[in-house]
Order: sequence, then structure tokens, then C-alpha cells
Amino acid sequence: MRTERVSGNGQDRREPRVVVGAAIIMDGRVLACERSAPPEVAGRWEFPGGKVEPGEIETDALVRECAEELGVRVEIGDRLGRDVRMAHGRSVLRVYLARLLHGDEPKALEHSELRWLSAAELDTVDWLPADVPIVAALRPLLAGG
Ligand SMILES: Nc1nc2c([nH]c(=O)n2[C@H]2C[C@H](O)[C@@H](COP(=O)(O)OP(=O)(O)OP(=O)(O)O)O2)c(=O)[nH]1
Repeated sequence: MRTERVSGNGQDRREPRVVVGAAIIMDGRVLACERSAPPEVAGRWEFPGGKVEPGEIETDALVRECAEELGVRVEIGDRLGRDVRMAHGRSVLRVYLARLLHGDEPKALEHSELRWLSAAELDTVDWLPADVPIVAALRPLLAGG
């Protein structure tokens, strides 16, 4: 994992690496994605997304990751939930609401499976630990929540 060195006030400090995720909602359901790799997280479920590259705007990173991982175009909306610290504070998970554009249909280009979950189905998959508080914030926004 990379961290970036930031200079300011004559001090050097390490900023946490930002991992962005997209909570793509359609018809009251959210798209959950099962990781295929690496082995320690394969089989756990997440929001599509990934690391923000140096100099990249977070919403641009999400648009890029959704195209790479799902083959879809998305519009990014509001933040969902709070930043969740990962890897002993070396990175944070930051999730945004999103919607599909132009009738695009997500394909599992990098994940092993995709599922559309209603509020009642949110607990039927094994989310990565950092996603749990974000899934809780999502529940009231979905059908049946
Ligand atoms: N994309 C994503 N990653 C998550 C979530 N929850 C969570 O703990 N993570 C973790 C898993 C990984 O350790 C890290 C994201 O790494 P990644 O492998 O998806 O990032 P990336 O697509 O930029 O991959 P790479 O360029 O490093 O290969 O954040 C989530 O909801 N979405």
C-alpha cells in the first residue's frame, strides 16, 4: 500500500490513502460486489471502487473504477456515511451514492459475483468490515428500509 508524503508548516506527515466506493442504487436496491482477489478478502463483499491515484479527484476515480470493474457509466452523488479508517489508519474508505447512466448494465469484469440488494437483503452477504457502518447508513435509503 502506498501513502503520500505531504509537506506543510515545515512538517512532513503521512496522509491516509483514500479508497473510494460507489453505492450504486437502482429501483431501491444497491449493487454489492464479491471480491475475487486477493485471497485474504476474496469472497467478501464491497462497493465497487478503489484507490484514488495521486492528483486524481475522488469522483473521477469512482467514474474510472466503475468503468474498469463494471463496464458502466455512473453519475456520482452525495457522500454516504462517514470515513472509515482501515489498515491501522493508513487508509480510509469513503463512499459516495451513485446512479447508472444511459441504461448501462453492470458486468462482473473483476468481481466473482454482483447482486442487487434491497434493505431487507443487506445482511445476506459478508461485507468487508470497513463497509459495515456504511451499509448501516445506506439501509434507510433503500426499499423496505
Ligand atoms: N473498492 C473497495 N475497496 C474496499 C472496500 N472496503 C474495503 O475494506 N476495501 C479495501 C479492500 C482493499 O484493501 C482496498 C481497495 O483496494 P483495491 O484493490 O480495490 O484498489 P484498486 O482497485 O485501486 O487496486 P490496485 O490498483 O491497488 O490493484 O480497500 C469497498 O467497499 N470497496
